[in-house]
Amino acid sequence: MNKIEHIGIAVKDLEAAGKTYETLLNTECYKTEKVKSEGVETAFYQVGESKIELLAATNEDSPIAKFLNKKGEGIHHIAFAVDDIKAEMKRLKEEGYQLLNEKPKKGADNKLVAFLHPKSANGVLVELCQEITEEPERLPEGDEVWED
Ligand SMILES: CC[C@H](C(=O)O)C(=O)SCCNC(=O)CCNC(=O)[C@H](O)C(C)(C)COP(=O)(O)OP(=O)(O)OC[C@H]1O[C@@H](n2cnc3c(N)ncnc32)[C@H](O)[C@@H]1OP(=O)(O)O
Ligand SMILES: [Co+2]
Repeated sequence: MNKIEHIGIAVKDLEAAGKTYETLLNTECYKTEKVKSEGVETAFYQVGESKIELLAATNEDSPIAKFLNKKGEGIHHIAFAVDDIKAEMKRLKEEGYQLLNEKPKKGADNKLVAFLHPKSANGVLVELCQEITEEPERLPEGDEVWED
């Protein structure tokens, strides 16, 4: 794990929360992005080597919608930057951590991502992120999986 890549915060209203965080962090949102497969719209704020990722639900089936209904707004997950997400997934699976997806999937902000169940990390939803560096002919969208 190289660094905390981002902290994900579940919010009801992305625009309103965006104003709160732009003032709080004294920095502008550098990217908003919808991730259809997750039913989320995200807004990113650079804070030193890490980021804040605000997440609003775009449909009722979204994990964010379920989280908001159950727990309200707040910290949703911690994402760690890794060099080789497949190797990390294999290592963690062998160590007994519960992976929520068998293979990496396309996330926001040009990343391949995977998630660990909160039960595997003392109640914290953990996301692994690997920067997508080369542009293959076609990036898998949504639930499609990433094949080397
Ligand atoms: C990928 C785009 C973007 C990016 O950075 O690139 C994102 O980060 S998208 C983020 C949204 N997507 C996800 O969160 C995908 C992974 N999440 C899931 O698969 C589910 O949300 C899951 C499995 C964590 C929970 O879903 P479930 O249907 O099981 O919901 P429950 O409410 O029944 O939860 C079961 C159990 O887990 C606790 N829980 C749920 N969410 C969280 C959380 N974010 N942090 C900590 N704990 C969480 C919940 O309270 C239940 O615990 P219990 O003790 O049984 O009450
Ligand atoms: Co995230």
